Amino acid sequence: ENPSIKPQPVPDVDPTVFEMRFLRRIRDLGEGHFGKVELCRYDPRGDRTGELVAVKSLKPENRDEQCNNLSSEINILKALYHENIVKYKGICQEEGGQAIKLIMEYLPLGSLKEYLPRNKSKTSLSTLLSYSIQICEGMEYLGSHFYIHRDLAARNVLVENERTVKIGDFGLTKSIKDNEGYYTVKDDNDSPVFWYAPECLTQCKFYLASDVWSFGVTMYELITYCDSSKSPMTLFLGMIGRSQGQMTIIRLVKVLQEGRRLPRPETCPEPVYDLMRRCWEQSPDGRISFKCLIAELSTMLK
Ligand SMILES: C=Cc1cc(F)c(CN2CC[C@](CC#N)(n3cc(C(N)=O)c(NC(=O)OC)n3)[C@H](F)C2)cc1O
Repeated sequence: ENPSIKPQPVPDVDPTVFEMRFLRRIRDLGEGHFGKVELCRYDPRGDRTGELVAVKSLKPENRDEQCNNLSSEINILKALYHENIVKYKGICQEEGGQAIKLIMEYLPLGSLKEYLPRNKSKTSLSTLLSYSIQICEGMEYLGSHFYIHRDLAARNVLVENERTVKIGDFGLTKSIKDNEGYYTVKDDNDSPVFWYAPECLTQCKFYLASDVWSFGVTMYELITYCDSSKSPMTLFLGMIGRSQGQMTIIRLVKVLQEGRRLPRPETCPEPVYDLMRRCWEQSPDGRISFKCLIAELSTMLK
């Protein structure tokens, strides 16, 4: 062939490395205790043809104490490949490697908390059961890699399209590979206590079965279309009285120990509520597994 046209070696650019100078912030998607998630456009050509991404970063004041947590979250998400888990896209090092950002795929329909109230009329019970199965599939995959999520709730489940949901945030996820099957909960500030199992509240121990409890509460949210007037927090505060601070946890532990649970939503069929109750057994050993939940929910869907 023509010797003058030599194939130029293409510099092998690592697609998981995002340059700060091309990352354009559009708006906030969410706020956490130690950081935020922003909608950004990665636009190297500078002509707004770049792709939209979701970017998690730490607040400057929390960087030192929290950077290990964000690095750990990055390493966990990077290694997860499942259709019901949000896709890792890469990282962005800012200010010469001092701070790091996690780049994920952007799902514009947002979380179930935003989506369900707005799409109640077109979301049937069987669709809700399908979402429940998908969350369990993602959670079973996570557990098979010895990770506990510790923050499973409707606000952390994203809608890809009206048929598909994904677990979207892993900010509290921890490995239980080395421990004896549980993680000792340390940071109890703004913990989602109304999604927490009794052992998390009383012994600060978080098991895989503790995620099953949180799934039950998440399923309760789904069946009520995330109606805030019936949210787990509203109903539990109704049970324990609007106490404050540490009294809240003590009173919550008491009503749970008495066997009280979130009530059956009126639109919820008995068999579905029975499944939720099996996620809320007092002892972690007594709870149903994600594997069994998938089987039982799939049977209901037929
Ligand atoms: C630093 C810690 C930290 C900071 C935070 F802001 C949050 C809370 N945040 C979690 C990510 C979030 C909900 C989920 N899942 N989300 C992701 C997407 C996406 N990938 O597209 C998206 N999309 C969307 O809203 O489209 C309209 N929302 C939403 F940002 C809340 C948790 C944290 O641990």
